Amino acid sequence: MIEVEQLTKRYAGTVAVDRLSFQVRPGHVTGFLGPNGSGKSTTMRMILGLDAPTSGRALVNGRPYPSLTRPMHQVGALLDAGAAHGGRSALDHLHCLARSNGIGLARVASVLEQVGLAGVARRQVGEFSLGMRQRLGIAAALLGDPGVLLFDEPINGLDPEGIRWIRELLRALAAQGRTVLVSSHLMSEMALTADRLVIVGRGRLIADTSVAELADRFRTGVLVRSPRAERLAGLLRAAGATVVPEPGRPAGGDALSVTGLDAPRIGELAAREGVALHELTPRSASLEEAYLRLTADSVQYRADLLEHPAPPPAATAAPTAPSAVPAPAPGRGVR
Ligand SMILES: Nc1ncnc2c1ncn2[C@@H]1O[C@H](COP(=O)(O)OP(=O)(O)OP(=O)(O)O)[C@@H](O)[C@H]1O
Repeated sequence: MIEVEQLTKRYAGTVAVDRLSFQVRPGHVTGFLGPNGSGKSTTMRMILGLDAPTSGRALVNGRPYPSLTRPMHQVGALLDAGAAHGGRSALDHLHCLARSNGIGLARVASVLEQVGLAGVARRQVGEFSLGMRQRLGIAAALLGDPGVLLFDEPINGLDPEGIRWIRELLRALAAQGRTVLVSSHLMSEMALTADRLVIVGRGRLIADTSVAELADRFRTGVLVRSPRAERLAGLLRAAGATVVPEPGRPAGGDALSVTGLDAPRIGELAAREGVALHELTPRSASLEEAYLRLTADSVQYRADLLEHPAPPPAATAAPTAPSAVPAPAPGRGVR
């Protein structure tokens, strides 16, 4: 488990991470999402004890990284695929890491096999493609068989086959009960890989949510088609719904866009009144669109999505957020 509590990192003139709090639990792939420069790498470096926080703390399995015993057995990380020495073979690189951490050399063969590099283990790392270096970095992270794993942008530079491989590996590691935190600036990738999301903007927490909850929050209504659309519209309005002709379809046609009632309730009302339905489709903004809206202005969209709201900002901080997420525009981004 990873616990980040009020974590803050200031550089001269920049607040890279700003009172960030979240937890990453075992058994899930947690996507760590945010635009470029939003503080993801800095947070990961602080979790791994590579940077000291200005204030707050980051704990791995209940302890700060520097006080972990046999840290490589507790947490593994891929931060920079270029970290391995180019003049060494993959085998030498991993042997070196294994020896200095009291790990048996049989484990090296096992992780090389696991990441698909067994056949090129004696080649110099300098000859490796970016994708092969990423795999080597992952092998190093797995070497101590740790329960907590951090990957910083692991799909960078990978071809589609490599991306699919990483996706499946991350899911398999989580299914084994490990804690997996993976950073990305691509929601499209995280939607396929992660089941939980921690979204940051300008160093601050914007959302700590599941993928399903995020999709739910950006639900934009229900498309209903009926040969008796006018009658149905009257029924739904009487029940409190807002009903407009489906944008892009002729007024007076069979398609309605309904907000304020969910699909089961619309179906029940129609059935009770004997109105036939030809279509009943709940719609949500795409996750990509939800993410872009959230990160477009992190302060504006902040409050309503927090499961664990941050304390009130200090007097010098940015203005407080409004309490509601604006309703997504109707008719946009059908999934
Ligand atoms: N050593 C440093 N000295 C000064 N500023 C830094 C340092 N490291 C990071 N920053 C700044 O802190 C902010 C957060 O950077 P960070 O690399 O953590 O973001 P990120 O979300 O990982 O971005 P990316 O997706 O581009 O990797 C940026 O404004 C960056 O310029």
